[in-house]
Amino acid sequence: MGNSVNLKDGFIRNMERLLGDTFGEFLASLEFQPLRGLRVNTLKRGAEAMVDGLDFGLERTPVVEEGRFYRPGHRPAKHPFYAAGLYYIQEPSAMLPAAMLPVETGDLVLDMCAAPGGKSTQLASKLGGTGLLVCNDISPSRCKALLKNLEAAGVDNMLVTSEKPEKLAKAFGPAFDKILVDAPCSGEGMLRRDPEMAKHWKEEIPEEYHGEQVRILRQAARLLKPGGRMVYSTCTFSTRENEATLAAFLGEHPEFSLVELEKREGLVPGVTEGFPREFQLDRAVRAYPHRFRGEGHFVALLAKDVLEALPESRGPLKPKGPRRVEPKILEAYREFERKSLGFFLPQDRLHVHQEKLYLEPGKLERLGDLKGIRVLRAGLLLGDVAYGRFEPSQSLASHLQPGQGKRVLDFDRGDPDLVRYLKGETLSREMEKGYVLVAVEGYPLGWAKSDGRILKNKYNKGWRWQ
Ligand SMILES: C[S@@+](CC[C@H](N)C(=O)[O-])C[C@H]1O[C@@H](n2cnc3c(N)ncnc32)[C@H](O)[C@@H]1O
Repeated sequence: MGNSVNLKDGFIRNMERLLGDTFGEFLASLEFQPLRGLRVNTLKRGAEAMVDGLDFGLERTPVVEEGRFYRPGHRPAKHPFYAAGLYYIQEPSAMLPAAMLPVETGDLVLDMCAAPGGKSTQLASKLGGTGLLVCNDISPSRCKALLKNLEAAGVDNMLVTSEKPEKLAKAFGPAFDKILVDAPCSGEGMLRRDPEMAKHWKEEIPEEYHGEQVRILRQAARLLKPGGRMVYSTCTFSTRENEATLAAFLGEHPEFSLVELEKREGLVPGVTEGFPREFQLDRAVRAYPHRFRGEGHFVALLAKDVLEALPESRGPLKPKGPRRVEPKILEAYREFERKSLGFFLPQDRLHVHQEKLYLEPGKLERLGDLKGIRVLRAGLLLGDVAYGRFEPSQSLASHLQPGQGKRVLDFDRGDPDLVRYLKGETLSREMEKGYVLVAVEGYPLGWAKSDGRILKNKYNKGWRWQ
């Protein structure tokens, strides 16, 4: 189906220079519909089989194991499995950066420009509940969507911040094993998804982003451990925002070098012409819509030498002792655990902040002092604890695996009452009094509160279906 995009002359000239003989194929590819994708959330036990059973015309994506194409005409965001966090909707080339960062179990990982969280949720899947994932974005408003997506995916080992990279570097020092810098960019790779973009394209925009990208990378370099790995990615084609940004960074940081990325499934090497050969920019990959089955991305993997000058000192890390939770609050929470959950959380990781009870993520102490950092979430929000009562949170429900709730109202995907629940309506059911976990085919969605006959809807107001 046609998808006409009116391109500006400057953009056409740049792309002709970049693509040479294949420019015609690139132009022709813009006439096709954008490719649609979703990524299975492997944090949810058994999600892959559930998702593969859906009738969205699913097909595996190249490079990323848990990625799937879905056919046009389907609306995966309107399926209850999406509400249960079984998958995230993500265009296939956007799955490349996190897939190419070699995250290992137990790593401390920073996603520097994280909102709205597509790549953060993918990194969380790779960590599988181990280590610590710090998700940062400079924009507090975009962080709302980031937090929602992390919560819906059931992530617990996270710290969500909204800070300038300089501040993170000053506070944390070289603490991270892996960093993703999915930089702000001119977004030329999103032309098919957002043809309006073509209208707003301007020659000078890549130059503005270039400066910001180099500034972000400089701070990311200070945050990476010697021997660590960092991905730099954009969703744009401009060499100014990709290879030139890396060249400027590498010129200032001899302790960094590019790691070869496999040119699979139509990915092509980064551009070397016009840049110093020793930077080996062809080790990076470019995804073009006429070569790779996705929209457009650039990805480079950087390694930081082990033998670099001593990192700047920020004093010894002080181990934090367990923080005491008031006995009344702890008792209210333990009572809830006994009645509604099938497990108990360790007391030394529970803490209260502003009348909310949290499960603190492991390894948080490795970051040192969070004073002065704008923290939006540290760990898993378990619930509200005002007036000595405990009221479970949406994020706790989303974090639970099938079988972890004690009092469960489990719907089949086609049950009309399931849609009523997701719309926030009250349901009639004779059930034991107290909190009930509402689920779809075993996968938790949210809470309801039973008075014996009526279930008051506790599904997050901001997540309800219209
Ligand atoms: C390409 S988007 C990130 C998309 C995200 N990684 C994902 O996969 O959903 C770039 C993000 O960078 C953020 N940003 C811009 N300048 C920044 C800076 N100096 N430090 C941190 N984040 C920044 C923007 O608010 C924006 O959300």
